[in-house]
Amino acid sequence: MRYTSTRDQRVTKTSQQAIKQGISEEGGLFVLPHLTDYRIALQDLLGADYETIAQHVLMTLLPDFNTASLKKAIHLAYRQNFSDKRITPIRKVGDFHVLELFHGPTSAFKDVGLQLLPQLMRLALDLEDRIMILAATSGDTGTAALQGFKNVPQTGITVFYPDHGVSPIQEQQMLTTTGKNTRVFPIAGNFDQAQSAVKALFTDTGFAARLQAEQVTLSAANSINIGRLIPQVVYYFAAYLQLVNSHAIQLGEPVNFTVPTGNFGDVLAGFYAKALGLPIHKLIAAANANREIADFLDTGIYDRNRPFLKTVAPSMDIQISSNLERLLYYKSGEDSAYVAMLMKDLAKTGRYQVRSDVLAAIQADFAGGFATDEQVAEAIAKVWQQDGYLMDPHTAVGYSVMQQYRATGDTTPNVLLATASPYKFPRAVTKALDLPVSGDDFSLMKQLQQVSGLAIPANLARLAGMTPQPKHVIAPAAMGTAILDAAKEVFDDDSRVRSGNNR
Ligand SMILES: N[C@@H](CCOP(=O)(O)O)C(=O)O
Repeated sequence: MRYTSTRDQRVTKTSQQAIKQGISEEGGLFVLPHLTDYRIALQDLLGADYETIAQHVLMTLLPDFNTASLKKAIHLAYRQNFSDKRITPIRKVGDFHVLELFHGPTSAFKDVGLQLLPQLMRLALDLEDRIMILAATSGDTGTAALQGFKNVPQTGITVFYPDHGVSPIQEQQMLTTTGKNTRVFPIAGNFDQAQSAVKALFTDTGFAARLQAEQVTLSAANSINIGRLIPQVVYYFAAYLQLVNSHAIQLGEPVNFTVPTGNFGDVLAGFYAKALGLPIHKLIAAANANREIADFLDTGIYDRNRPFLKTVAPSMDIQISSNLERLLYYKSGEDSAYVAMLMKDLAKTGRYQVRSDVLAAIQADFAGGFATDEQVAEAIAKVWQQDGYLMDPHTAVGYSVMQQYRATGDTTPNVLLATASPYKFPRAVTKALDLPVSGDDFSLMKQLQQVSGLAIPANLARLAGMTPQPKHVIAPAAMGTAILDAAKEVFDDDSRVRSGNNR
């Protein structure tokens, strides 16, 4: 049971090697072939807590990890860093269910993966390893990655985000993260430029040699790293089991999951859950006005030759959805040569079109749609007025698309993934509720609290009094140099990193 690359089936890696390396040598993503050969027995997990469910999923998908070490890693990740003991609680809202993924230390779903990835990374590292973890972020991954990897021995973490492309709260989160091994750079560009530059550096042998001179190698904190993605598979099982345990559904009854989508990682984790036997009828991928994914799911044509739009859901302002590549691998019958050809087309022309059999196989599992900023605002206001539930703009994209999909007549029970706390985007939420929009984001947070009665998460409330580190905006072309400098600084005195105490 070995991982291979989406672009070269000759590649074989253990899951530990795949996690440590982040991305395959030739630029492909690591995938586990024959996914449907592995099954999770749901009836064995009825009444199980989150950590137990996580153990079953991780032991299945990461088989070369020692079972006791995995159990400990899961415990360290989830024992005390989430404000709800269910980690990802499910709530009934109106006639659907919301899976709340924002109870971690940075109030976004990325925490679920990024509290566990550092633990897995530590297990995968050899004593002499020094790893610089890279993250490109449109807001949420960066903060969660900084929080997860700060002061983790043998690692540094460097984050790149689009200047003026994240919410002020997200920026404040990143620029106030402490940790001797953390570095944050705004770039004069968008998320796709940051992610493309990061991916290019992974396959740049000259750059690797320069890092090697510092005895440092690279890995990734984005969902391109399979070790970030697999922890997210767990919450699909946890959600389903909560529904069964509360008698909202019968064991075996199918459900739909609607997932706000940017880099396609979160919804792909749902596909993994389905492959492992979770009764999912449809995965509904919800895009904002950057609707490449929605159009692709409709037509089989992926085309990023269109303007990049800044929306009220900035974490999903993404035109190149990296994890789609993994889906293409599975849905093409694990044809890595075919995937490599499509990715070449994408790099060269910004476009590709899949075969009709591949599109049909994708459409059997996925539906798609998109929501404009106006639809997002309407959704926030409607669900607040109707159901008393306050959604962040990304979750509201999901709600809007879920409703469009339900209008087609599918009556399968629906779970909407709530990806972030509304307090990370107080301005957009305030405007949507038609409340006065004056003052900074922290005063808007307080106003929202007074109106909604919803507690502000402690990690966000305390940001108000914190002084951010100065911003040094760099060009995307300067990212390599920034990483090299960061590696030199972070690892110049190994004792600083090795003696770090993350927990
Ligand atoms: N939406 C992300 C961007 C990257 O996605 P990831 O799941 O691959 O980390 C963000 O908010 O940073």
